[in-house]
This record gives sequence, C-alpha cells and structure tokens, in this order.
Amino acid sequence: MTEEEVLSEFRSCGALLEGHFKLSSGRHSAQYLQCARVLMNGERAGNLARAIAQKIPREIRSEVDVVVSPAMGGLIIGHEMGRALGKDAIFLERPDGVFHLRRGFALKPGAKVLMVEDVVTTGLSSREAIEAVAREGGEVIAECALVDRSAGEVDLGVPFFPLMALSVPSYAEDELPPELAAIPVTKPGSRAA
Ligand SMILES: O=P(O)(O)OC[C@H]1O[C@H](OP(=O)(O)OP(=O)(O)O)[C@H](O)[C@@H]1O
Ligand SMILES: O=C(O)c1cc(=O)[nH]c(=O)[nH]1
Ligand SMILES: [Mg+2]
Repeated sequence: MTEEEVLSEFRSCGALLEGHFKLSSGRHSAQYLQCARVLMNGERAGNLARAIAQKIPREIRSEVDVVVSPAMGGLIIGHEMGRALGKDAIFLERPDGVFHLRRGFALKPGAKVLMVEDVVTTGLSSREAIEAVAREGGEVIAECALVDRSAGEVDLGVPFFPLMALSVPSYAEDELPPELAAIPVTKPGSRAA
C-alpha cells in the first residue's frame, strides 16, 4: 500500500479531523488522525495490518514471539497484527496512569515483543509502553504503527516501521498560533489530563 492509498483510506472514512486538538503529549494541533474510524471496519483493519507487516523486515518479523499494544488506540491494530503474524496479541493499560499488563496477560521471560501503535507523535507513549514491557520481563525488538506524525523524526530506541509518515504540526500550549487559540479545544484520546 502506498502512503497516498493509506491517506485516502483515512479521508474516505472521515478520519482526518480539522479543529483544535489537545494531543496525548499535551501538545496542540489543528489536525487529528482518528484511527478508530479507519479501524472500525474489520476487513480494512486487517488489510492495514497486513500492509504494516510487509514493512517489517523478514528477519525481525520471524523473531517476534508476541505482539503488545498500548490501549486504547493500539488495541485493534495490535489484534489485527497478531492475526497477520500468527501470534498472540496482548495489551497494556494505564488505569492508574502507568502502563502494565492486566487481565491475566503475562510475558514469558525474555519474550521478543513487537510493539504496535496506532499513531506516534512525540513517541512519549511508545517509550512508556516499551519500558512497561521491560518491567514485565519482555524485550521490544521493534515497533510499528499506522501513522508516524513526526515524519521520521521520532527516536523510539528500537527500529520503527510506520505504514505512513506525515509531518503534522503541533504546538506547545504557550506557543499556540492565534487562529488555533481561537477554536475551542477537544481532547480525543484517553490519557488522563
Ligand atoms: O507519540 P505520543 O505523543 O505519545 O502520541 C501518540 C499516542 O497518543 C494516542 O494515545 P492517547 O494517549 O491519546 O490515548 P488512547 O490510545 O487511549 O486514545 C495514540 O494512540 C498514541 O498512543
Ligand atoms: O498525538 C496524539 O495524541 C494523536 C494524534 C493523532 O493524530 N491521532 C491520535 O489518535 N493521537
Ligand atoms: Mg494511544
């Protein structure tokens, strides 16, 4: 799948939002990629996961023991990636603010993990999830995502394979352009404010 084809999937299901958004990192943006809308169709979610899998070099893919994704955004694409690779897919949650495994999920000591995200902006959530996997006894060998909003700038400390890399501007709270500051802000994600 080309990046233009992926973008047109987002456009066709109303997943490219315009407005004023507070992102997970606390930064603000006039654009938001609502991946849940793209992933609400199972066939499309499966196709996207298989396209991401194709981006991961075979030697890394063959090492993966288990897929781990950070809830909420990573859940559906992580599950589909597990199906694409023929591996189990489990997820991290942060009801108390820190990612950990719940629901009886556990990693075998030294398990090689593919981390799967929906969107990476600053990489903060990914780094927190990678640290959580280490605390749980596993090792993240690579990460993949539907979208890299940093256009390749982000450093996760592991090889990173996004399906689409875009440069989408975001701003610190005290550096908002006046036209953005004039629009009421919404916070679509679930990280506690
Ligand atoms: O690279 P970052 O700057 O960390 O931003 C990307 C993260 O933000 C979103 O999650 P969010 O925390 O909004 O919660 P959600 O997944 O529960 O929607 C998205 O799903 C990524 O996890
Ligand atoms: O950085 C984020 O929180 C973020 C940006 C985006 O475009 N989409 C999303 O789900 N999260
Ligand atoms: Mg998330």
